[in-house]
Amino acid sequence: MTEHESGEQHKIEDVRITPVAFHDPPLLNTVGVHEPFAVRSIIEIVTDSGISGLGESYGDAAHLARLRGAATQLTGLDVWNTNELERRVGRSLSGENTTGGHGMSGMVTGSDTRYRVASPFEVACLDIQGKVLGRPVSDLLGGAVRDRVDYSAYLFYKWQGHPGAEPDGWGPALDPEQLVRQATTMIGEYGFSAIKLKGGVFPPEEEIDAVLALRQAFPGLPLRIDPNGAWSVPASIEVGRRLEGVLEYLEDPTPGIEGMAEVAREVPMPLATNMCVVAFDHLPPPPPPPPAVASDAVRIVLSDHHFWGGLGRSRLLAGLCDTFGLGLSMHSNSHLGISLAAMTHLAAATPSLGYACDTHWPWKDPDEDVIAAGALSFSGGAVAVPTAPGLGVELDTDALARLHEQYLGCGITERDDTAYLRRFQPAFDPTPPRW
Ligand SMILES: O=C([O-])C(=O)C[C@H](O)[C@@H](O)C(=O)[O-]
Ligand SMILES: [Mg+2]
Repeated sequence: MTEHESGEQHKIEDVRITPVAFHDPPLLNTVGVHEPFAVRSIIEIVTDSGISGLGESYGDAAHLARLRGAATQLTGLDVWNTNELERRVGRSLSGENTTGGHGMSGMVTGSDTRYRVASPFEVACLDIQGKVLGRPVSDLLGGAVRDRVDYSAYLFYKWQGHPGAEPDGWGPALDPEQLVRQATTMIGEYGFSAIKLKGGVFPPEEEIDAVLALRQAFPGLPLRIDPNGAWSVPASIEVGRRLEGVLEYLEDPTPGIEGMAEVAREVPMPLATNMCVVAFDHLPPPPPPPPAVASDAVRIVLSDHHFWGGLGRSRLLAGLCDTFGLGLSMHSNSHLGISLAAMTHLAAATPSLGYACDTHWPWKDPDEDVIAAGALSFSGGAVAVPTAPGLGVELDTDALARLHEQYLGCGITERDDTAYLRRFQPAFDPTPPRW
């Protein structure tokens, strides 16, 4: 029993959007290096019945402006009406420039702006629905089919610290030996049982050596490498052949569905993507655009509720992938605890999820978050699915205020890994394919 009457509406009375910044190590990728702070937005929806729900999204200025514009349209909306939510968000965007602001520093193109903007509001509405019913969000998504969600050890090449600052606790990772050390530390602490290496940083030959070193150090753990489209088709084919029997999947070796399809025909392992299939119209067979399914370009889609339109639409994606025989994994960016809770509920309630999910969680300072400590923790590389009503996490308003102050002071309003790297390597050119 809940204290709420059945049939009662819960209308949105207030929407608060707070940009926050948290420390991020100098993680290298093919477009540059992470800046000293990652920016996110924290969304709180409060209903006329006094219930609040949480969402988390990108913190880039263009996205923040769209979130704020959409928020003005949501007053009075019943939190159960997420179809109307999407419609109002779409209306708030009409005629607007919709490029940029997706928090991926130039790495994802073509995701649907409306769904990216609607996503954190939908998550907050689901959080409220769960609180009203006294049920966890995973129940609203059809029920948890697992009580723990596996995440992968997400390894990055990295500098020992940000230039001019003290080395961070992780140390440098610029060669296979140092990467194995990073993996040992991360797996020792979190217990992960799958490994992903962010590649596209050094020539493929060196990254193959790193993957082989990881295979030797962790013989039983599934491995992946993701150069974010940094390799040409021939370079991708060469890597795929060299890593036969070593990778569980090869993620975005080369840009575009057509290039991926060419690679897929020549390499033994399945290809996965969070770059060339990032919107619903990238899935179906009829052209245009180039058909992901018909061309067999990818066999695994990394879903991400932040850009696929929330938890409901991510479940729709899971159903479509199942229908088309595509595997399903999960993508992440630098994120805080609200996102981890939403990812965990979604993963728990997605029967066809076949892989350990990505998470940037270990790279975050454990003392920096906007949720009250203790709701989420890793053991054996997995997060137990919260069973409290809603997302199962509470906002720590002092922590929110601290991270907001940090946002105001840090000077970063757009993620720009390329500009940051160019401060130290002025000739750096991320244009793909780099190899
Ligand atoms: O799988 C991916 O493509 C990512 O995780 C994208 C991220 O932006 C990652 O490259 C990063 O954080 O540098
Ligand atoms: Mg990826």
